[in-house]
Amino acid sequence: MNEPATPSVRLADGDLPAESARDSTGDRADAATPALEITGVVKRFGTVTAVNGIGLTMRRGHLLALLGPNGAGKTTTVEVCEGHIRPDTGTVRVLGRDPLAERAALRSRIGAMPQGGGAFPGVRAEEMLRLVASCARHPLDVGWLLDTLGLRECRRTPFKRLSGGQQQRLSLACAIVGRPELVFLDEPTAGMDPQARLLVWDLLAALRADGVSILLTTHMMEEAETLADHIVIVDGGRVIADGSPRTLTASDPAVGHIRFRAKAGLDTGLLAAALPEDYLVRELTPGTYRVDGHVDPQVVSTVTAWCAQQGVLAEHLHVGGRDLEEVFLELTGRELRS
Ligand SMILES: Nc1ncnc2c1ncn2[C@@H]1O[C@H](COP(=O)(O)OP(=O)(O)OP(=O)(O)O)[C@@H](O)[C@H]1O
Repeated sequence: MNEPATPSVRLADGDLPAESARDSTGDRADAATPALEITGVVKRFGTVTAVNGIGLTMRRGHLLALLGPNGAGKTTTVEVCEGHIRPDTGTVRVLGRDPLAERAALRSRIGAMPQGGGAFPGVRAEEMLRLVASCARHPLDVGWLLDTLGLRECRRTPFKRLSGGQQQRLSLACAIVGRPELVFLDEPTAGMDPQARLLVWDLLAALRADGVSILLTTHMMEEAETLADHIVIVDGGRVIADGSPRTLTASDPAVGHIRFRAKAGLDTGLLAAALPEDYLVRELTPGTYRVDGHVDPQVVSTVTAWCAQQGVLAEHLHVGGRDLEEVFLELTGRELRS
């Protein structure tokens, strides 16, 4: 189903979250306390070890993207942080507090958007958002949120009749309406069309700019690369990489690449022969070519000159190092996970 056209996001003055840096006692939150600190967390379900010693620290005001293949333990980790699941071992501190023992103190300070959303099927969109807003001391303006997330036209629609993307946006609205300091978003843009996804990206960037800490899980590498200050990749319940997008994708020049478009079916063997040894030339999809190896001006010139000899123009030529998707596949392998 097509998503409705959505307005661009701008946090109006005073809409967000001068209150967000206050804890439930009215004190200013200690900015030096990490938003999230977990150490050695293990969680088993029967014979399945979903989380196997995960540790990570998330700074205040950062957006941390938790990545990993299906079944890697992301949702379990998020649910442990939200205080929904008691870990078998390990410590968890959310805004400096224990999410299980101090759940009440944290309730007004965190927001959560569970995977796949969730609501009473018959509740109308606006009704649900107003209900959640009524639990907050200083909620955001509900009308503003409905407009910002493109939900005004469907505000009277029962939850079960909303499209998947509308349900996701409503869940996001519910997660942030209470002006939380820290938000957990489990695959917030899964199933959204490109317009809705961009709108949510804008909103997340605006929240982050306002100092809200955000932990999101995603399978979209572009989403993580675009939004995150900090990326943690997990697999088999363990952290296998941790760093900024820049450090994770940093590579030495020997593993650079050139990508370009030209007519389909060029003889990649001939291009490889025109280059020094150790260059890999592939046609990734018809008309999209990639040369892997050390990239310098001479190699770029050889590639474009070779294309010219074939009577074709190398279009959309891109020179780069590894992107996050390549790093992810290198670390987690290419086999399908169950
Ligand atoms: N309540 C549960 N009972 C039994 N096994 C569970 C339970 N919750 C999670 N698991 C198992 O724990 C493992 C990790 O699941 P989890 O949902 O945390 O992974 P994920 O990284 O979020 O996966 P996806 O990307 O597919 O959402 C999986 O093998 C899953 O089947």
